[in-house]
Amino acid sequence: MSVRVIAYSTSANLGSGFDILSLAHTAFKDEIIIEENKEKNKIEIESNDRIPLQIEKNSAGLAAKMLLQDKGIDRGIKIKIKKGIPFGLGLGSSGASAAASVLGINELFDLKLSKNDLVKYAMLGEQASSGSPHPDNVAASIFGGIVSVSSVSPVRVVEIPVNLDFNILLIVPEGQKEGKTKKAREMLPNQISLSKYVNNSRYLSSFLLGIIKGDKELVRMGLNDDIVEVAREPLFPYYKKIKEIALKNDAVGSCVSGAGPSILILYDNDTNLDKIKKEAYDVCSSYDVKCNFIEAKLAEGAKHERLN
Ligand SMILES: Nc1ncnc2c1ncn2[C@@H]1O[C@H](COP(=O)(O)OP(=O)(O)O)[C@@H](O)[C@H]1O
Ligand SMILES: N[C@@H](CCOP(=O)(O)O)C(=O)O
Repeated sequence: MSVRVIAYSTSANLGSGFDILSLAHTAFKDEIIIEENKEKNKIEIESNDRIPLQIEKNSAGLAAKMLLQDKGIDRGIKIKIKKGIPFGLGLGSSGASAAASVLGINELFDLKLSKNDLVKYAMLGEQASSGSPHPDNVAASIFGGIVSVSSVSPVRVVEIPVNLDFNILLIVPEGQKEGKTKKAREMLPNQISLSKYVNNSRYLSSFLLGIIKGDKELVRMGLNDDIVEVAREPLFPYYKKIKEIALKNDAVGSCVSGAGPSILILYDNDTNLDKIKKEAYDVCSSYDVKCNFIEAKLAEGAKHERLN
């Protein structure tokens, strides 16, 4: 018996929604097959890519281990990971694998877990890749669309109703860095001023209200962030210039995708997309960075099928 799961790439944070907001997009996807293993208590991992295959260092493996242990399941499994989401680029690659892993186990052993339960275990898998069990990427991979993680204890993910038409452009630099998100999280300040907190809270509420009310101006303003993106700027020195180019060419808005280095641009029929691509390519080149452009749409949540 085995189960195949497809889980999409994600862009987390969405401006000032650090560890809270995330959206799933059709840019890339991971495919994971979970099959029962004859050997009890054994988790085996196979992959087509150069990700760690040790359980504790693989987001899918660690999430699986935590779920099986918690449910008292001693049956062995094999996790076959066909990576489609390039990792270390701010596209939720580790999160998608963790999400697909727990969904596959849920279906294989008929555990009847809720989507919030799946997020609870998948986020534990993120400890393997970033050192922190952040819930945002896995929440969007599991639920799809745009999500807000309103609570982690217990886990409560809210799907945000989207009443604004937009498409997605991802500017993805070449050159993956091992443990990128872990390093990016270590760059964050331990304390912030009250004024910075208030400003970022204004951005977060503007983004949510803009998406729900279909107000482009609110979304554009809501995709700002004066704390996390600023602290991490050395990881993506080209970002500010590219954001200016996007807004100058009537993009809906732009922000860093997750912990970067990819950049997310939301655009619509008013946007001069070709001009953004050309000028952004030149900016990346001026920083000796080769950038690729991926056009995508909002994606659905992870989907499974029983194979036999
Ligand atoms: N199943 C997995 N898929 C992708 N990366 C993984 C996985 N398991 C562990 N990793 C490790 O996690 C890191 C990538 O995760 P991260 O730094 O969060 O970047 P992103 O999630 O943006 O791809 C890499 O060092 C990679 O080796
Ligand atoms: N909230 C996290 C999101 C990391 O996203 P990734 O796609 O870069 O792994 C963070 O900003 O640390």
